[in-house]
Amino acid sequence: MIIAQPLTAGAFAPFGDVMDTAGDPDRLINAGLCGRWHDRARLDFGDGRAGISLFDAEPRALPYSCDLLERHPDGSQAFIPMSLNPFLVIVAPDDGGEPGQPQAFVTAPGQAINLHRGTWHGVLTPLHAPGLFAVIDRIGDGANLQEVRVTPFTVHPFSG
Ligand SMILES: NC(=O)N[C@@H](O)C(=O)O
Ligand code: NI
Repeated sequence: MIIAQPLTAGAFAPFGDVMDTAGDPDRLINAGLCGRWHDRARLDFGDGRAGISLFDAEPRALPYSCDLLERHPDGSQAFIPMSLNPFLVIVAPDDGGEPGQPQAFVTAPGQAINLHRGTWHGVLTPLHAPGLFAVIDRIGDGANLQEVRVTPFTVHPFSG
C-alpha cells in the first residue's frame, strides 16, 4: 500500500520537474501585466524533436491499483493540465533496469510535471473529469517506451 503525498519540487526532484506559479515570477512581462515563471523544466528529446499533443484521459479513483510502470528512454515527458483538477503521479527509481519502490503524489491545482528522460512512471492518471492535458514529449524514430509489469500495489489518498 502506498499513500499519495502532496507534490513538491523537492520530493519530485529525483524524477522530474514540478512547474507551478508558486512564489514570485522570474520576470514581469507584457507591460507588467503578466508574470513569467521562466524555463522551469529540463526538456530532453534526444535525437528526436519536441512535440505537443493533447490527451483526454479517463479519470481514475483513489484507492488506485497499479500493476504497470513505463519509461521513455529517449526523451522527457511533460504533463500540463488544461484544468485545475489535481492528478495522480506515480514514479519509481531505477533499480538495475527495473522499477524500484514506487512513490505516489497528488498535484495541487495548477501544478504541471515534467518527467525526466528514463524516469519510471505510471501512465497519465487524472482524478477528475475533464482529464485534459497538453503533453510535451519526443517525436522521433523508435518506440521510446519500455513497459514493465510490477507486483500490483494500491495508492491511497493522503489523509493529511
Ligand atoms: N503513451 C503515451 O503517450 N503516454 C504515456 O507515455 C503516459 O505516460 O501516459
Ligand atoms: Ni509516459
